Amino acid sequence: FESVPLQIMGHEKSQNLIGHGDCYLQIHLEIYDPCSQPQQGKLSLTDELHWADGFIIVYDISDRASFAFAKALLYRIRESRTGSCKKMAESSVFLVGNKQDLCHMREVGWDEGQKLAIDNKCQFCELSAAEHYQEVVAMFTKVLRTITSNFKVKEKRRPSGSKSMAKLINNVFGKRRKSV
Ligand SMILES: Nc1nc2c(ncn2[C@@H]2O[C@H](COP(=O)(O)OP(=O)(O)OP(=O)(O)O)[C@@H](O)[C@H]2O)c(=O)[nH]1
Repeated sequence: FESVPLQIMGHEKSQNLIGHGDCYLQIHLEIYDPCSQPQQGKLSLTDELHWADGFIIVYDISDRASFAFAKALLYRIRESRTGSCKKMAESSVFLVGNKQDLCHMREVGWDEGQKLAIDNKCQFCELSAAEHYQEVVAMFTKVLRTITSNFKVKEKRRPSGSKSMAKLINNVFGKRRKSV
């Protein structure tokens, strides 16, 4: 297994396998939920913006105030992306409209959620955590796949990275060892 450390919002640590066929990736997942931390300013996200590889912003489709808060969080993330925080430009952001089972009490339209996601260059879905936990699993799987593929793209883009440096050292010292 290849091991990749991952950090996402939340406050739980676990190890997961992601992949298909014979190809699986072992992931160290840290989920950190800043909204459940009473001591923090809910909108600051100052530390998280520097270390998180991904953000899942969840609102309640039957509660417009939660959508407004999600919007404020997305703006906060977006302004960090355009600012000096280089890490943010590489992180993945997902907007999730929860409580789809309460669509008879809907206050936020699906198209509003999708538009907000498009405007902020993030992915979007609606689901019901209460009635269809599989949708939550599918969403997390998608988040992890996006983040791990971001890592792979970064690796490919880095010609003088650790892998190519190891190859270089091997080429130089490997040949010498043969001739000794
Ligand atoms: N109908 C419905 N209720 C849900 C769903 N998901 C969560 N809830 C309910 O919404 C309430 C809040 O859920 P939490 O998991 O505490 O959500 P939270 O975002 O952590 O809330 P905070 O504690 O305010 O941060 C609970 O009563 C849940 O049972 C859903 O998909 N449908």
